Amino acid sequence: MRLSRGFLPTLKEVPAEAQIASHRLMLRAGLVRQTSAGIYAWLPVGLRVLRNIEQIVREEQNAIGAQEVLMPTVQSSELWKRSGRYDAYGPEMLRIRDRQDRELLYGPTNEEMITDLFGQVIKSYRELPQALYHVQWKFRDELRPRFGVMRGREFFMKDAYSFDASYEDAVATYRRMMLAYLRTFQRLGVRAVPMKADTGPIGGDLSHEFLVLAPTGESGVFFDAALEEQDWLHENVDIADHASLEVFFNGVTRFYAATDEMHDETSWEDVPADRRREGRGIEVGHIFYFGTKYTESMGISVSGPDGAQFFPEMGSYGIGVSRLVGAVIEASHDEAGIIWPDSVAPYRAAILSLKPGDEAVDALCERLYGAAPDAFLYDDRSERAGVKFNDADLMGHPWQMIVGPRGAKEGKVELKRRATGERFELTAEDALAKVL
Ligand SMILES: Nc1ncnc2c1ncn2[C@@H]1O[C@H](COS(=O)(=O)NC(=O)[C@@H](N)CS)[C@@H](O)[C@H]1O
Repeated sequence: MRLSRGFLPTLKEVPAEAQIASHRLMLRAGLVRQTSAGIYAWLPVGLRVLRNIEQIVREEQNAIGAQEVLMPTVQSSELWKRSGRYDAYGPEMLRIRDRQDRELLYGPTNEEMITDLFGQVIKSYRELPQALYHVQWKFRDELRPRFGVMRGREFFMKDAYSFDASYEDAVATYRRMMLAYLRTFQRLGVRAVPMKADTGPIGGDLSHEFLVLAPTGESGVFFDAALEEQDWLHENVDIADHASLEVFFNGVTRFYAATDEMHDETSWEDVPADRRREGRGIEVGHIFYFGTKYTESMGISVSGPDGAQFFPEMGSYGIGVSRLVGAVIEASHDEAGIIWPDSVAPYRAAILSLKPGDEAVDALCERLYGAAPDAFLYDDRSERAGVKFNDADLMGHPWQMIVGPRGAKEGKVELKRRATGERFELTAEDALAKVL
């Protein structure tokens, strides 16, 4: 994108209510704009990051055999009355009346809807297991939305739902999802620590949440440093084999990790002192096993091998896709601005022309930009160099390709790595080879 024509309103100052780094930086870097309390418009550059995160989440769900669907945001209250959650869910539920005065709602989650859809399609244990997910906007009428997109009222979530023939199969699915989550967050360039969690309104008795370590996290966390050092992408697990999944799961859960609600001092004593980590975390994912809570309450059964009906065992698995945009920034920024991990960055590089109008500079910039226009943010504005450097550091592209009059005469580009500040003097070809 050419910055001179971009819809990219960077800001010098931000409103007072933006206290934490990610909220301030998302506004200053022109990624989002608030349209009402807890509800945001995603501007072009912010939307590119949201889509990059969504795609990595999607790939890791597909890799474990989950099938993507897309359920609507507006739901009938009838489904929630069948499960008994319509009243139990409380004031967070946005309730709507249509022109026929029918009771609808803007979905905060989709257990009821997916279970109803499953029941319409699957009739026999032979068709199990099923794992279905979608990435869809949710609404929860938070009393105090804050921290920007981190705790919004309308937010983007990947929510997956699984249906198994037995408890053992459901536990294997749960463990498969845990591996998919650990791989997802590692690919996003953040360290997310899995912790035993409380189950809350979703229900069930087996639950873990995944917390990205950041000083502004809402949860206090206590964990064994060993959990930060694993390479989940190269963890050798046969996801079709229950025994292999059990070894993986025990390999994760043998390390102590708990949020402050679940923290247990005596177990904490067992962690070697030099491996004890305390801090704050941002919950970016939460997985639940809750058995037949919804299949039973909604009367959704399938026929078993003996012909008798039984209620499938379920779990649900959420990732906060829009929250992750903020969480990644919280985990990866400095005083100059955002430092995007390569995997989620909106662009590979910013091309900074230090002298628009200079023939050699323009020619070299157009050559770089022309090589991969969708990969670059080309700062072709007639602004001073200092403004361009500051804006590039603020926006956090992994690379800056700096083109000045002297270098351009020799066909040279100065390359700067945002995360380390490392600089390289290269030809256009070598710079492109390094960046793309
Ligand atoms: N108000 C919110 N704003 C942004 N993200 C949120 C908000 N509430 C929850 N999330 C994200 O959504 C994830 C899943 O939400 S949840 O309530 O824990 N789980 C569910 O809703 C289950 N139905 C998962 S399928 C959370 O881990 C969090 O990352």
